[in-house]
Amino acid sequence: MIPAEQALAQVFALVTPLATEEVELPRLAGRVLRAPVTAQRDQPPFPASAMDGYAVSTDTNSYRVIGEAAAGHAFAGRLTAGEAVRIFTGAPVPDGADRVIIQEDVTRTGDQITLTHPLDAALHIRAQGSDFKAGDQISAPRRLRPVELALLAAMNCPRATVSRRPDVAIIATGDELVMPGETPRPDQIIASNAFALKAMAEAEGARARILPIAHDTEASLRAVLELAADADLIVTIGGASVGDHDLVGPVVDAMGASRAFYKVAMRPGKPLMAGRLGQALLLGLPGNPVSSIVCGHLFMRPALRAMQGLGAYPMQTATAALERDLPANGPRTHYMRASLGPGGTIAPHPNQDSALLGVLCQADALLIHPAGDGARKAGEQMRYIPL
Ligand SMILES: Nc1nc2c(c(=O)[nH]1)N[C@H]1C(S)=C(S)[C@@H](COP(=O)(O)OP(=O)(O)OC[C@H]3O[C@@H](n4cnc5c(N)ncnc54)[C@H](O)[C@@H]3O)O[C@H]1N2
Ligand code: MOO
Repeated sequence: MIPAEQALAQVFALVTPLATEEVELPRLAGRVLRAPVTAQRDQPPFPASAMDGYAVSTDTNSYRVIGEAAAGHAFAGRLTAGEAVRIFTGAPVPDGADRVIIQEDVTRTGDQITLTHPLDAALHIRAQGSDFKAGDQISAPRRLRPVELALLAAMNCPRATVSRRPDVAIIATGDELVMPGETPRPDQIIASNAFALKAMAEAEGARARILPIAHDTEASLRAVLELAADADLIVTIGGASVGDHDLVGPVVDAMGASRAFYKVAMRPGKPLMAGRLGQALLLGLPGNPVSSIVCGHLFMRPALRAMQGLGAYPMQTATAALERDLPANGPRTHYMRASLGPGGTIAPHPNQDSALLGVLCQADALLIHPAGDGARKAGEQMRYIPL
């Protein structure tokens, strides 16, 4: 058994960032930017009015209105003292104007306006380039959130260089499994883990497919693994332990896999294995539902991020105060299904059986109890991974 941190470092060592591609703006959501993007213009490209009102040149009490400036329709002339231009939010502030008076602060009669309130401290003018200037950059790498798409658009950048999306092939193994909607025999269960892992991979920006369930024969497993030959990441589920029907290790070995490790000092997830199979990274996850999903969080998600060029980082942790005492831990780091409470507390669920999807469903955190750590008292700060 190797420590979980070492296992993750070995997974990262197996990852090479994927190639990049140019993608059009409407399809960039969630993609990982790999090359900086440079603004093509200032924003705003001119001093812009922040309010509806009147642009004026000097501070006096009344002005003559000589024209109008609306968004998309600049006023062509220049203001002199005692003149005002009717202006609307987003319009270019005319030359010669140095403030905008909001319309609520004046009365208008014909082409005359008169101040009815003291002038605001604010000038209500957005300086040219106050959001960004031509040449400013969006740095890479970074995940493109909705707001970055708006920024790219505002910078007049209609496409960007992003990582290719990782192709993930997910293989459930075991004669006991049937797909949801099928009719199981009394000694069978429904394959569930692959659906969580597919959703997790997709949330990390991957394209994921669930392959046919591999039966507990070497031939069946090999045939399904061959269907995954073009994937960037192959995730197998189950068949990882030491039982007579746990075939993943022997079959991938026979197919020429280079296995980096097998067995990690973590709970759940001890029988995790990782290596390379052909061009793909291979993650062999344990079959217990909670074990496979926890391994998905701890290993698959960081590996997918690293593949997309985001660097080699474990999942982020936070700290919270234990709600009740925790007994000493054994030799494996325990990732405990836990619930966060109001006021920054955390409570591990009383039943940590790695078969219980229902418990994981109730949890919003994995409380990390390090390998060999002693008993902890209520109130002590512990690290956790938010789910
Ligand atoms: N003698 C030992 N037995 C076991 C050990 C050990 O060290 N010595 N380790 C245990 C641990 S820890 C785990 S975790 C499990 C993992 O074993 P496998 O990866 O071989 O998983 P399976 O035996 O195939 O399945 C375990 C469990 O999960 C169910 N399963 C499998 N795949 C799915 C799926 N896609 N969807 C839903 N449920 C699934 C399967 O039916 C079993 O109930 O081994 C322990 N044993
Ligand atoms: O370590 Mo296994 O993954 O608990 O059930």
